[in-house]
Amino acid sequence: MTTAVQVRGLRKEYPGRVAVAGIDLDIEGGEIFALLGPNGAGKTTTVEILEGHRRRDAGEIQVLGTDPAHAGQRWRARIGIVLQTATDAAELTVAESVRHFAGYYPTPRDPDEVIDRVGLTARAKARVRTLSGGQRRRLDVALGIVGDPELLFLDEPTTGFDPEARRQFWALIRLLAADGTTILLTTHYLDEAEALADRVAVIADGSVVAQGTPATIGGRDRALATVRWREQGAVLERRTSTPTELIRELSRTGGELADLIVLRPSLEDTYLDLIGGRP
Ligand SMILES: Nc1ncnc2c1ncn2[C@@H]1O[C@H](COP(=O)(O)OP(=O)(O)OP(=O)(O)O)[C@@H](O)[C@H]1O
Repeated sequence: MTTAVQVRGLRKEYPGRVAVAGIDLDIEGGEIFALLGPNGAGKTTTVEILEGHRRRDAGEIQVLGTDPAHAGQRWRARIGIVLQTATDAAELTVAESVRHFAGYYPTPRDPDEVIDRVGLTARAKARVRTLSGGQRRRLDVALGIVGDPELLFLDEPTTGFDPEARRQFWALIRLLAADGTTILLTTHYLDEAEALADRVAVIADGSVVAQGTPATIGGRDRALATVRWREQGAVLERRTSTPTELIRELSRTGGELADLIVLRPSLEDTYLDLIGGRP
């Protein structure tokens, strides 16, 4: 497998503020990688540097084998960017916008197929200004993928989506990844990171505080489980590393345990622990 993104010792300072304080990252080709972290952690700065839109102060970076600070048009055509800001060609129709963007790339995808993939076929002839917020985000995604990018940057892609649209969007991202597109996702939705990402990195105060799969990051897989049940009207709970053993023990003494559940820390619990105490 090839490395799509390699970052070593990345630093970026704004006047009076270190935004990125020495970050290392490796993103493999075909992987969905999520960058998590609180507001102001340095995610956008990092991503903008990787996109070639911002200068760094120090560090080594390779994105698709090229340093973004010295990359040209040909490299740019190999990446796709879906920004937080909505598209602003409000008087064009959806189909016109996507076709127009396709014209910027040497080997674009078929615009109609892209519109279909993002679920906008029924609105293809609608003017952009008449789209709902969620539909506009889908158009943003269409514009990000019409160039058939090898690497796609997605910044908060599902903000404003209804639950059904989110699920459809996740299915689209999985399809893109299955086609071999590498995806760098920035999100504040931990369930989204859990549903989509092969690996996640948590950034706080400009540094990576943990990196791993959603299931194992921060020792999540080794964390104690909570066994909770009801006895004579009272809710009882115990934290244990061996929940099966505990349940076996409990069930020996009587019949069915009422309202029995085994809880493990969610990705959100682990994330909050990892960034705990930070602003
Ligand atoms: N152009 C800029 N000039 C000065 N300071 C900046 C600039 N851009 C960002 N910062 C500061 O750098 C820090 C990191 O910001 P950044 O936007 O990278 O964080 P983020 O993790 O993307 O946050 P969010 O989740 O809110 O988007 C913040 O303290 C921010 O105020």
